[in-house]
Amino acid sequence: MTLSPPLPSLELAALETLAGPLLLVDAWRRVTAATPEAPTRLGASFQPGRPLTEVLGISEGPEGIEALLLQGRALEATPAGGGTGMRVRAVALGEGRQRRGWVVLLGDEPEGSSSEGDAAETFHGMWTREPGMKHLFRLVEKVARTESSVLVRGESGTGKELVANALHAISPRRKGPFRAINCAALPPSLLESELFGHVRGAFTGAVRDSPGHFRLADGGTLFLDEVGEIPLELQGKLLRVLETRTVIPVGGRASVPVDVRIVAATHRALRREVEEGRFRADLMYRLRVVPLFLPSLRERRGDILPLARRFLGQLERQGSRHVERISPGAQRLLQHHDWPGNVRELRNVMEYAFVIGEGPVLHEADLPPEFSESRPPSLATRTARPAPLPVDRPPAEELDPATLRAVLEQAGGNRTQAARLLGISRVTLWRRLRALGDEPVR
Ligand SMILES: Nc1ncnc2c1ncn2[C@@H]1O[C@H](COP(=O)(O)OP(=O)(O)OP(=O)(O)O)[C@@H](O)[C@H]1O
Repeated sequence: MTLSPPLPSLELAALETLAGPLLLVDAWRRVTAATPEAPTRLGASFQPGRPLTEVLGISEGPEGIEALLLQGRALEATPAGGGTGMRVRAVALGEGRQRRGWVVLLGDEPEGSSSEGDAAETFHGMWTREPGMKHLFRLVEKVARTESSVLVRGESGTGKELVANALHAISPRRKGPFRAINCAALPPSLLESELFGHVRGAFTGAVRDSPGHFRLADGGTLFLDEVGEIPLELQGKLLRVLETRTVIPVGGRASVPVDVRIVAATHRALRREVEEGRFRADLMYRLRVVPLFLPSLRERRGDILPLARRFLGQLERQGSRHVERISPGAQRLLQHHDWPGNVRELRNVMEYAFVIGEGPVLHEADLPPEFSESRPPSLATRTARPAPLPVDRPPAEELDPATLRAVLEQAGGNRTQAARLLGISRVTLWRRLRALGDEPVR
């Protein structure tokens, strides 16, 4: 390191103790000094006076250096020196004409990013680094162009509604309405009139005609969330509507034509519901022409910390606090939590920690109480522990063939990836496929 620091090296070292590795940058956006750890983090030493864009490997322009220095946005940098990716943030020294430069803080390496080297992708509000999720995005793009009914399966908070939104937003129907209805949230009688509408006087309180979601979604997309919760008696009516493309409002006689594309979602294995007599097989086939499977957050742990930082970034834009780092202890707790509420739970946890904590570091103690009850497993048990199965997931023998095939298709035929998405071993997947006759016996 051959920088000639404007600050004595003792002071730079003290700064690093307080804030982590950092760079001093002059008003011409050149790096003039660095703390002792910074060159190691950046993967190389460099001469003073190098442009910041070059040292951090960020672009010129509004999404790169201008976002970092002028808008105060945190960025993910991939340093030219070959260091691992890291989050960087800048603090200005002086304002306007008085600007003397910036202090650039080199944040933590987003965990899970360096080993796989996968670039992040944001797709209609969904962020990921995981290949399986990116493959799902490509499927969504393909399917969106068609009229096929799509059934999205995933636990609560995995992004099923975002997928439904994306399917609509990319489709030829995007200029039409998008309506969503949660079929689990309403009692059967109300659900029927919410879906198909009613005529005035159909029941007590029906003081005027109501069109219902099918008609309101005419020309667009109707998202039937938690479709597995529709009671049997209503399932027959829904099937009739899907097949005839007409609705008869409750209390009405005339059928009204509707032009709607259906996207349905469930956290249940519908095939099991069919086997147990709770769901009509004909309706299941009608709804799941294209099944899509959303993995839980614990099945894509590489996304946890980067997503946590993204949520912090969003909170910072609204709030007054700046969080530079998540402490190693808090990172461990986040990384090993089971996340039954998936991405929604992660976002809420980060909001809690952002509000409860103070200062530039997010500590273990800032996390909600349930985190202080859980202990992260030791490294030995952590590596030995299999990923837990989602709560509603059936054992491997019960996974229905269509789900297996859909997940395999989603993983682009990659069995290791498919097994990971299903939370089963590759060998179990292979055995299951062989039992179904999908796998040649070797
Ligand atoms: N990959 C992701 N990146 C960023 N945010 C996400 C991602 N997945 C989900 N979210 C966020 O998590 C929350 C829950 O998403 P969404 O409502 O789509 O989940 P869901 O599976 O439909 O949940 P539920 O079944 O409980 O209705 C939303 O705030 C959404 O923005």
